[in-house]
Amino acid sequence: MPIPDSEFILNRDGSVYHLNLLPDHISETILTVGDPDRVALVSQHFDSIETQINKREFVTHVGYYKGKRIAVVSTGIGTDNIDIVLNELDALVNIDFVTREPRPVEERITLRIIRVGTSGALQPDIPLGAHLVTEHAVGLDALMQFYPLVETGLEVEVGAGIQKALQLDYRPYCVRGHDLIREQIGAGMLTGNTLTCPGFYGPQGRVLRLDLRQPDLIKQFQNFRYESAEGEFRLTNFEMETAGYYGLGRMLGHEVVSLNAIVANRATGEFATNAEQTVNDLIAKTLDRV
Ligand SMILES: O=P(O)(O)O[C@H]1O[C@H](CO)[C@@H](O)[C@H]1O
Ligand SMILES: O=c1cc[nH]c(=O)[nH]1
Repeated sequence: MPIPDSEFILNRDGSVYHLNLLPDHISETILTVGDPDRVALVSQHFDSIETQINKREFVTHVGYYKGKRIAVVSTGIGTDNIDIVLNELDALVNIDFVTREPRPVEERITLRIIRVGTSGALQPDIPLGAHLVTEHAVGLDALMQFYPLVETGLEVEVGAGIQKALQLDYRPYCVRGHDLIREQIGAGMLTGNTLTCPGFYGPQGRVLRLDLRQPDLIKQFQNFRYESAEGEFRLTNFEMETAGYYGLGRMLGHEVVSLNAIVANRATGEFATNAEQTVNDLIAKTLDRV
């Protein structure tokens, strides 16, 4: 059955609704960045750029790096945007744009999606300037309330533990990322567990003019521990997208990894003076590993 026009939405030129891309535009290896201006910081390393397309906050450059075809796409901020980007990237390879039907299982393509983003550290031993690869992501956002994500026993228990510690009305979701791509792209980086927050200020414990409902929120994040057969689980850093990536990546069957340039440390109260350098170094390191 074709997917109705109101659900799989194509623009007049046949491109997918928000990303504005046609299936030929995309490659199987995709770097994603939050900031639209960061796309050019990635594609400046390419030997050649074949496509540049943008709509809203979604900027895409596709080109060749050392002979390999790579796309870089900006997502904007938040897991609501990750819902758009991952569903549309998947549609570009796994839905037939003519028949509007999902491709049969044996024809499905697995994308390699690598987030290159900034992040704040929660623990004092994660220094500014570090590159951290996410093993587990914990989502404080509501995206997975709407999908049948299957979590392992450990993931459910971590989420329940965080719910109790933070006295939340709901259980956060927890998703371990894809081990192979994490080990390959993240080799030599710090490995951590990333908390994905539905906001930059209150949900990350920042106080400007508004007080927090829980004044000790940051302490609760920092002190959370879960003991399992695999060892001690702690939250190392936070940002605003990774749990959405890992949840959707697992359900859609793509290899997804989140790389974090640590630009703030909430235990020491510091913000990096050379955040751009940390991000640029992470971009260069990532391109050499794809
Ligand atoms: O640097 P990016 O990739 O945007 O990632 C982080 O920075 C933004 C907040 O400043 C959020 O998107 C957060 O996840
Ligand atoms: O503290 C930080 C830094 C970058 N991005 C975030 O979401 N939080």
